[in-house]
Amino acid sequence: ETVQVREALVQFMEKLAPGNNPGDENWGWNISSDPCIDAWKGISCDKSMQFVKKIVLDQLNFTGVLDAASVCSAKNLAVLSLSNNNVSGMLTYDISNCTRLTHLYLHGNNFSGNLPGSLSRLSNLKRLVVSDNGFSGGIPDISRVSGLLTFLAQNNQFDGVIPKFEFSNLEEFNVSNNNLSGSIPDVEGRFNASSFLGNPGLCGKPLPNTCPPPVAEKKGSSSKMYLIYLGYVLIGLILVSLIALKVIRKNKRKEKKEIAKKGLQTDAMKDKIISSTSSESKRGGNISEYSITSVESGMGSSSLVVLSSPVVNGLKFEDLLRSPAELIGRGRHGSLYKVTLNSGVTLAVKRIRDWDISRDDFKKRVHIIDQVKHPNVMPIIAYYCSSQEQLVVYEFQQNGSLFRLLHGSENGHLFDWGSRLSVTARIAEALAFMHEGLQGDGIAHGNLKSSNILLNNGMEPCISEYGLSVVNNQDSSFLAPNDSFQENTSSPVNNMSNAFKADVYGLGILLLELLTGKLVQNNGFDLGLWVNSAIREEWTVEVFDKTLIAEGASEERMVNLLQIALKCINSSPEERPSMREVSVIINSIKEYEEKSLSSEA
Ligand SMILES: Nc1ncnc2c1ncn2[C@@H]1O[C@H](COP(=O)(O)OP(=O)(O)OP(=O)(O)O)[C@@H](O)[C@H]1O
Repeated sequence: ETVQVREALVQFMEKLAPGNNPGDENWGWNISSDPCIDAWKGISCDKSMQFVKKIVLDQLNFTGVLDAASVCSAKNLAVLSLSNNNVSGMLTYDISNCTRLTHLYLHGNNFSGNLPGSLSRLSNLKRLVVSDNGFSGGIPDISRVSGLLTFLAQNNQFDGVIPKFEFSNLEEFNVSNNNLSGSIPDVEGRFNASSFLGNPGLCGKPLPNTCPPPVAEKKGSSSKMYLIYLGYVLIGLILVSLIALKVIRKNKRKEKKEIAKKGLQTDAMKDKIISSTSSESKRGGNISEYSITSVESGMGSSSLVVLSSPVVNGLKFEDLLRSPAELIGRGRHGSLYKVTLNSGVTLAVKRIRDWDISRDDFKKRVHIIDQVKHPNVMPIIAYYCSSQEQLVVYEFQQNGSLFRLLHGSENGHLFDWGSRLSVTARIAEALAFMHEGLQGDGIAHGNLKSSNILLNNGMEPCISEYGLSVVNNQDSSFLAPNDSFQENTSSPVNNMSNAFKADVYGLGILLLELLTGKLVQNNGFDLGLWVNSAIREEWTVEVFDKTLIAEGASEERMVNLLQIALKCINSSPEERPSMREVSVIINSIKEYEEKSLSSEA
């Protein structure tokens, strides 16, 4: 194996067995020897003794974490087995870099967090065993892995429904003793109850408890009964709406009085929600508005759905309303509030504006997005939706956004060329990953820009608000001046792929922003148009940010990045590269940069 692979494997071992000395004679894991020729413990190689094929380290009392990114540097790895140790932490998305993996055995450890959706990219996987751990969240949909023979996930804390599996191909399947719910899919007679027991919310064959009939079937059998019930429901709704309207008016009057008395002390968040509730009521009133109102009057509500997040376990809508909230900004698609909970946890609550999406579609969309996780994409930790109001909750990121880093008081001075390049490489990779995972559902980011790229505690870029807006024809920020979106919207397929190509356009503009240090739009100035015209006039070097020139950034690499940016903002969406293509090119520019730095050194 190459030096890089040896180094990565040693790092993997150091993280797996902190405090041990894996380089000692018995183990042999050190970079001055070869894992195949010098037979590192637990490693088996191919016949030519060139590539690591198996790593089997069972029952060795390891107490560290699994560094998937490092171990997957061994590109030919087919078997990874760490069963019956004390390994903790998460199985990260990088596991999908082990593209040749056929067997992954992680049972009998202390793993926690979600199983990454990226497992669905391991197309060669045959046996996946994650039983007897502390995994939680939904089981990802890995039905794309058509050759899967074993899926054992018993004795964890998985919740949600059982996703699609190709049961006809599976030899072993067990999800017993979790918190799964809903009806069991058709297992085609291949598995018995023992594969599903110990999930109080599961029902249907092969378990003995049948599932309750769907709500629709419960309604009266005769159409007459149905009409009578409908009448009652309508009267009930009208009454509820009238009461809600009265309560809201009263509250508003009281509130106005208080504001007049004390000045504007109420926090922005409550203010917003109260006013939205009353404006919604004016538009017609419905049950969910009533649920907001009932929160206001302290009756409680369960409308906030918390997805997987240890930070805000059990968070309620009331908690959000009661906590101090600060309006951070008002964008085109809504407002953002910083909410500080009693526990000290700070959240970013996005209140989406004017999105014509039904409740069911919104919920479905959020849950689909939640299935595809990437460390550089901010996970939605909770959401709330009524028919006209959508709130989405993220962790608040204290380090601000890429926009602030570039255009804030330091004016990009703290953001050197190397960091800009690696940030773009990460963003492009993350977007390519999301596009691949969500292609089938047609969910692109929809609003890619530097204020939606936040910096986490480790100053890693995190893409926020993925999938929270749908590109429309009027959305000029995503369309080049002569863009052909308008013509293409007649075809839904085109529309979908255009949404992904609109993200590519957004990334192109982001690259230009990083290269030039200029604002995208400013008093009639348009960055894309300006760069294009500067290049036509052959002023290429003049477009680059002066701070990059001053630090001596490689002109060649800046031009390479500029070229890919221009491809991304091609006025015709079909001519733009795919996000994966962009990611590959940026990565190669980055590698080139790193090589040239090390050779200079
Ligand atoms: N999770 C977060 N943590 C910290 N700051 C955030 C977070 N999410 C967004 N912000 C910042 O809050 C501000 C307002 O965000 P918001 O999303 O409302 O506006 P926007 O991105 O400018 O517009 P748009 O509505 O088009 O997305 C921006 O400066 C953004 O960088």
